[in-house]
Amino acid sequence: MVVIVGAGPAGLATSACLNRLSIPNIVLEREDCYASLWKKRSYDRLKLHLAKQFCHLPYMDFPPNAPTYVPKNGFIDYLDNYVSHFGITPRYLRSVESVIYDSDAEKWQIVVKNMTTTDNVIETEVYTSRFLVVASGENSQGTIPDIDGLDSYGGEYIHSNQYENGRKFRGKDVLVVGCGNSGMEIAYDLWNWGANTSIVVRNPVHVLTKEMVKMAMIMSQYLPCKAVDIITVAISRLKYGKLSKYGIRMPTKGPFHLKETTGRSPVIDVGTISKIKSGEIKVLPGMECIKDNEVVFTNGATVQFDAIVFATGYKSTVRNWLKL
Ligand SMILES: NC(=O)C1=CN([C@@H]2O[C@H](COP(=O)(O)OP(=O)(O)OC[C@H]3O[C@@H](n4cnc5c(N)ncnc54)[C@H](OP(=O)(O)O)[C@@H]3O)[C@@H](O)[C@H]2O)C=CC1
Ligand SMILES: O=C(O)C(=O)Cc1c[nH]c2ccccc12
Repeated sequence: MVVIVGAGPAGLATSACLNRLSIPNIVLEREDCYASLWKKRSYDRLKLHLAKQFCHLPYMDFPPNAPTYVPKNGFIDYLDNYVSHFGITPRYLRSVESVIYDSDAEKWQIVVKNMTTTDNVIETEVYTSRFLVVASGENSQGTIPDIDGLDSYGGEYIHSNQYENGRKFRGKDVLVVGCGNSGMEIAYDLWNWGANTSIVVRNPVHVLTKEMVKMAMIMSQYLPCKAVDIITVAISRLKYGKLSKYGIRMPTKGPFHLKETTGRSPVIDVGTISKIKSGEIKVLPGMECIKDNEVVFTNGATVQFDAIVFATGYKSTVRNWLKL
């Protein structure tokens, strides 16, 4: 028996591979559906940033008529087909509370809160298995930084995983905090919906296009990472020029080296950079604190915002329950 924690793409892929080999497995999922980040906590305009040939799960390609960069709903449809084709049956509303390894029995002991019960009685289940697969992801829980004054901020603030689109922000002054892929795309979306948009960029970041990444991934099959980085950075520089004059500094290490060593992805520009260059989206440095509804930045500027979107990333929850 294999217990897989998490029914995101990685957990589903693991279950599919085991099912093909007739190896019994149980997928435990905290939410009431698989791929919950995709289904419930991602913005409307989300598309895969990598070309479809780099994103399919084992043993099933995307359909030939799927676009190169599959949109969110196309990806969810693909997962729906995947789950039914491989007969994957996750157990939903199962929150893994603790996992210990019983070295005498040579088995994992998995304590789970079963939240499917309707009469408000939460049941505890214990699973034992020889093998455990942690597939609960890096993006399990959205994080909002502890900013002085945020408690008393009178505007609305959300994490990026609650952002769907900018409809209700039209005409509002909105600050996006964080310039990863979520923040950069949400800033662009807000601008498209007519919000007066600013974005906090506090550290250096690489900006590439999806075509540059596709080319780099093909080059990686033939060239070392260092060479791919030099070429990719040169092409990015040719396209975008010196972005530091707009408040976006470039890291000293290359984008694929950073991906490999830190897991951080470069930002894939979906149109945000041209809006930053034209001044339609404003770049601000780190936040110092919030005072009387105004955000104070590290350069001393104070600006009032109607709403703040914290695109400040996620943390894995595995250390809360996996007791090694
Ligand atoms: N289409 C796609 O394929 C997409 C993929 N993704 C991926 O999903 C994952 C999660 O992405 P995302 O949600 O963007 O999270 P990330 O962790 O990638 O980015 C978080 C950003 O927030 C910044 N940040 C954190 N705390 C603060 C703070 N206190 N003040 C200012 N800035 C702060 C970080 O900058 P700093 O370096 O300063 O800490 C970083 O730029 C990534 O792997 C991303 O690439 C996301 C969106 C779309
Ligand atoms: O999921 C992400 O982090 C992406 O934005 C896509 C991505 C995955 N691996 C990469 C390597 C280089 C550039 C983008 C990505």
